[in-house]
Amino acid sequence: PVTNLREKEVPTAITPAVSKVTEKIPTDQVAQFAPKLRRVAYIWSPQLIDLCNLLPRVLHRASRVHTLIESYGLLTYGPITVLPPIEGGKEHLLTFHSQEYVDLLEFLNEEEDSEKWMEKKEEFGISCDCPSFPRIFEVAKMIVGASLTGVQALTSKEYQVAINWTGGWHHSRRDEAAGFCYVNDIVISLLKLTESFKRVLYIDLDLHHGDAVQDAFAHTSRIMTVSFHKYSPGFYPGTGSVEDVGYGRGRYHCVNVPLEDGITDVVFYTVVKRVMFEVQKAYQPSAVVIQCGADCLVGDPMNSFNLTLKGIGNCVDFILRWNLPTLLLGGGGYHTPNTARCWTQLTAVALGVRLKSEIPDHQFFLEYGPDYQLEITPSNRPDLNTKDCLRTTVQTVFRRVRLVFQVLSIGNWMLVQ
Ligand SMILES: O=C(/C=C/c1ccccc1NC(=O)c1ccccc1Oc1ccccc1)NO
Ligand SMILES: [Zn+2]
Repeated sequence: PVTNLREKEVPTAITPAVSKVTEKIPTDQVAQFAPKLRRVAYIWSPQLIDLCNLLPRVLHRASRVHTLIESYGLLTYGPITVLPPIEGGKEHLLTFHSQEYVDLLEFLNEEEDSEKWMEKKEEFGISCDCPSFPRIFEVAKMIVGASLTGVQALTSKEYQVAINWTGGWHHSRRDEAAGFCYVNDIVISLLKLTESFKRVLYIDLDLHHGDAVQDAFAHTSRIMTVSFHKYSPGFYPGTGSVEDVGYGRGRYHCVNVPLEDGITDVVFYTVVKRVMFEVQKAYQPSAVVIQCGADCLVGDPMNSFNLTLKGIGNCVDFILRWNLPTLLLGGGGYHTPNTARCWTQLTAVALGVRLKSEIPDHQFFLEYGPDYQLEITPSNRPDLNTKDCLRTTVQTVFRRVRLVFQVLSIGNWMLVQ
């Protein structure tokens, strides 16, 4: 039994009300009442956690995230299945990354020095932002293997949601590490998904623009990328203006929603819901990938957005209610306890259950002080997003997204002719 649910809040997916209803009406009608029970695949193994704990910019974050999720009893709750990651190999990395870059990561794994590779490191982005570290290549393969295991879970049709909180590295380029991202598990997963799904939608909720994922698919309409992020002079990576719409066949299949500091749960959710409603109507995706970077939360050292678990949770819940095969990935998140809180909450959202506020006792309990609560409180910093600015941005996005619908319908029309 899930030990840490609020007593009265039985999981919404199987509330007693539904069981009462089924007693009274003939079985063939029950389907319309029973809310869709979502089967969720949670990708995990001890090795995955041990390796991802080594990532220099998020040291030991992987174990905090997993242990908190486990402490709430979510991994023994009905419709979730824990799947160990397949062994990622060079061939998986090479579906996106260059041979030379992959060879460099393999060389760096053993941390031997050699003149040849030393000056190349800089050229491939292995520098202060993305320092080299022991077992870097094993970590890269494992992260990609985990995200691909999530993809496999969805294409098997046995699961509606797949979760890999060690993935979501959206800045990594074909032949360059960037913004703490060493391999782009997202691009590799999206490529795999397009083998089974006609139109795949990528949504990036991280504080930073999902630049490398957008650029990888800027020329195709097979994948539509939508990114909500802070966009202001000098803020990394500096791309993602609303004018950034993609090229050629991919034109209008890149959507960027630039935002300012201080955005709150209600404003963020309103913008995401309205934009994603239009995108879903126009593009009609058959599968979705969501990067859930937690550096958009209040309390993150980035100190930019003013979001709590409620804001990002409502956004993910809105998209999951489309009942499309959906892959949830991690990403940024430099306040480790808050990142663990966030992805625990999102795991519960995927399962349709509510969690009690008290952090359960567990190995890292003391790191959740001084309140030891699941929820985080917003700050009273000003929201620099003015109503006019947001309205203009959203209207501009609407106009472009509706063009996607026209492209799609012309495409269908030509198919019919
Ligand atoms: O989160 C990201 C990228 C972050 C980033 C990219 C390029 C340069 C700096 C970046 N991050 C930071 O400055 C940053 C800001 C707040 C807290 C930790 C941050 O990183 C770290 C993390 C650990 C150690 C040093 C720096 N993308 O989603
Ligand atoms: Zn980020």
